Amino acid sequence: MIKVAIVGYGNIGKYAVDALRAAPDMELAGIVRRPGSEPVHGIKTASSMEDLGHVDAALLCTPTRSVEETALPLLARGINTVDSFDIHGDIVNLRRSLGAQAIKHDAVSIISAGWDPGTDSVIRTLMLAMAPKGITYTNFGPGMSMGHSVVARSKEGVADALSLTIPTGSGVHRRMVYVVLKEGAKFSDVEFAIKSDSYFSHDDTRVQQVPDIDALKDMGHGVLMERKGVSGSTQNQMFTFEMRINNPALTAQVMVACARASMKLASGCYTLPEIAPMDFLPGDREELIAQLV
Ligand SMILES: NC(=O)C1=CN([C@@H]2O[C@H](COP(=O)(O)OP(=O)(O)OC[C@H]3O[C@@H](n4cnc5c(N)ncnc54)[C@H](OP(=O)(O)O)[C@@H]3O)[C@@H](O)[C@H]2O)C=CC1
Ligand SMILES: N[C@@H](CCCC(=O)C(=O)O)C(=O)O
Repeated sequence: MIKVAIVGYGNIGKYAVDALRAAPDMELAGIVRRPGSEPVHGIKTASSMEDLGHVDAALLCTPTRSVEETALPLLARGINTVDSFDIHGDIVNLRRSLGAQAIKHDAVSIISAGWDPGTDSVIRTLMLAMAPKGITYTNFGPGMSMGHSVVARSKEGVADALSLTIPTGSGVHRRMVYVVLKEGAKFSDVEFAIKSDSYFSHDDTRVQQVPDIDALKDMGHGVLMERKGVSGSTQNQMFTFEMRINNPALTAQVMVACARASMKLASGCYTLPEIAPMDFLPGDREELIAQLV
């Protein structure tokens, strides 16, 4: 059994417990939470990984902006890490940093392991191989972006926040951000802080003050990916991939599959399109080939 720890018990962390319990080849070693957090009922909870005993792999279910600082010390202890880092423009730098650390300590790091980046990245890669010339559009939503909601919640004066992604066509999105303010906070300051953050500054972002987030919250999301391109010299090849999903449940499931893959890879840091898809699955390789190929 692969011993897996969860770091961070937020939305993704909670669904990771469920996905790990359903995995036939994995055991939940425990949960690492920030000091002062409540223990999770029925699960070993610690404020440091050292207190969980032997751990093969850790799922970093923490905010994207804390992934690097969380992963580096774990890799230094030879623990494989899996994260769902979603700042697309910074993935190459993160891969370099965690890759060097992983190789130094004979460990494996799988980064950006969610659905986007993550499984969508694999589909974009395949679509490109199938039609090397052309354009792929990735249209998200409508749905709740966990990454954007985390960033909105991190702003001073915000008690709670929800960021919805609204597709407006051809891979362009509007961000509808609903915020509950802390007492004394000024809406215009919060609005400015959100709109000027790099998660939001490139999109049409509208911030709205509301009394309660729970009344609006639906963690459903989805994607429609379309490519129209050229195979060889043949035009008009059209591919579509669509899914409607529960965002944290899918993200956690992909991270669990990556923890499994991490046990089969040579030391280093990988993004999803660099990994053979069968490494994500439990079971005998030849049986999988007979069933799936
Ligand atoms: N690639 C992809 O497809 C996807 C990626 N994501 C990424 O997953 C990340 C986590 O999302 P989600 O689970 O909704 O986030 P949450 O805020 O619900 O959970 C994050 C948890 O991390 C811990 N934590 C550690 N440091 C901090 C900190 N400075 N501030 C707040 N929490 C902290 C907390 O757990 P505790 O209290 O136990 O310490 C917290 O509950 C997002 O930042 C997003 O970028 C999400 C969906 C899809
Ligand atoms: N990284 C996203 C998942 C992909 C959808 C997305 O990027 C968005 O809604 O902006 C998230 O954090 O929920």
